[in-house]
Amino acid sequence: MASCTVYTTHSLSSSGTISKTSIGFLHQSPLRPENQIIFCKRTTKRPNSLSTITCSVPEYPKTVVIGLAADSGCGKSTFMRRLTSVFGGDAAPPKGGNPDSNTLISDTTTVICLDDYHSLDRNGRKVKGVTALDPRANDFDLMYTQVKALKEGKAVEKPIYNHVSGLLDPPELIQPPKILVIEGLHPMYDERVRELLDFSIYLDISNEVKFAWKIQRDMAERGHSLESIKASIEARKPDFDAYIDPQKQYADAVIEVLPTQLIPDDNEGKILRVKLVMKEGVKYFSPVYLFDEGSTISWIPCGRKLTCSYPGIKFFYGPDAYFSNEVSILEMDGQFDRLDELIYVESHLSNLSTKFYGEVTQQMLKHVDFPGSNNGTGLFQTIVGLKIRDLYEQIVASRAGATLETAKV
Ligand SMILES: Nc1ncnc2c1ncn2[C@@H]1O[C@H](COP(=O)(O)OP(=O)(O)OP(=O)(O)O)[C@@H](O)[C@H]1O
Ligand SMILES: O=C(CO)[C@H](O)[C@H](O)COP(=O)(O)O
Repeated sequence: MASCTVYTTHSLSSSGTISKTSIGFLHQSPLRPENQIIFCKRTTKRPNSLSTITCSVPEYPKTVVIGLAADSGCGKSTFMRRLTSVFGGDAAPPKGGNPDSNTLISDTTTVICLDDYHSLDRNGRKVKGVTALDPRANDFDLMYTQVKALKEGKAVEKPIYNHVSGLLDPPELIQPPKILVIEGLHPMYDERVRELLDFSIYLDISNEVKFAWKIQRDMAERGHSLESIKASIEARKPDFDAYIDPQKQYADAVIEVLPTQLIPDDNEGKILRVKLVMKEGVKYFSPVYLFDEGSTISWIPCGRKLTCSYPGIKFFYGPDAYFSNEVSILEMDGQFDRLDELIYVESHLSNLSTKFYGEVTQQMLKHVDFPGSNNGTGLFQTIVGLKIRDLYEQIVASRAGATLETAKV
């Protein structure tokens, strides 16, 4: 237990216990604010007076853990950039560390890439004839031990899988953050790791769209041939179907990206239909809704307040079942012509967990250059980012509240 001094103008109950609102006035201690859990001995009984209280603070750091699953090249990094931006501040690799580190650290979040738990390096996989998606190429015992340790507030020496050399590099030190995001191929594969997640997301990119994105990136940016991209997707498909795709059944939110239905037989793959599947009954998470919660709505917002060129924009909202779970679906087909007009759509969405009117639009405008900024991928990634912030804040508040209760007892 550490000690801290509390300076507070507060109201007191008749029994002299400190009220929940007083937490906001806690003096900074070496611990993070949410861990300033107080056991106060005595205090003044005069309301709204300045008082000094000496309290003991149990050292109870706890990290909120988020899992993000998707195949390679399906937008995990883009999503992470949107999420980090919601919390403010930029994410960067550990300072002075391995330049090929896959880790991204910001003030609030640390994102670790689960590729770092490959137990077989590139050559090892080749020799054994397994892909990186195969559980035999990954060390789930170590993944579990280290994510658990971080969740409990302990630093770990995490291995690094070097995507440049294809080798396993010496480990890097990871300190427990406020929010740990584990992103990669298998965050929900191992039951023990899954149990550690406070919230989980699956990016479900349909084959057609995945192919279009891969071509765009791997041909344009990495100089791969069309044939080699096709071959690599085909080679991964059986393991993807066996080990990666089934994880979506466990996800609290799924962002599904499909070809548009607004253009009959579209084969260009530029216009997307994006579905946000939100599980009902998840602690600290309540789904976003359009117009009226629980109803079924089809909405074309194009007109005086939203400029749309061909083929327009269509929204859908309604209840559904997903792997026998009750879910709410929010769907957007089409793309925005003018992102500043997104405010019109935002004003018809409820339960967004924004901190001010127009925050979704502001976030989207901040990152116009990110892929998917003019369609449902960017919109729903931003919404899920805001939901994660809200979930984190609720967990922190509930911990503080629970400890206050303990203090009263
Ligand atoms: N919403 C989107 N709309 C259009 N293209 C996208 C979108 N998201 C991602 N892409 C394309 O896919 C590529 C990969 O995106 P990103 O780097 O975010 O994925 P990733 O899952 O982190 O990939 P990897 O695991 O291979 O590093 C981008 O360069 C871009 O070409
Ligand atoms: O599916 C992947 C996740 O990003 C990679 O293909 C896997 O990590 C192997 O990496 P590399 O191809 O660099 O050896």
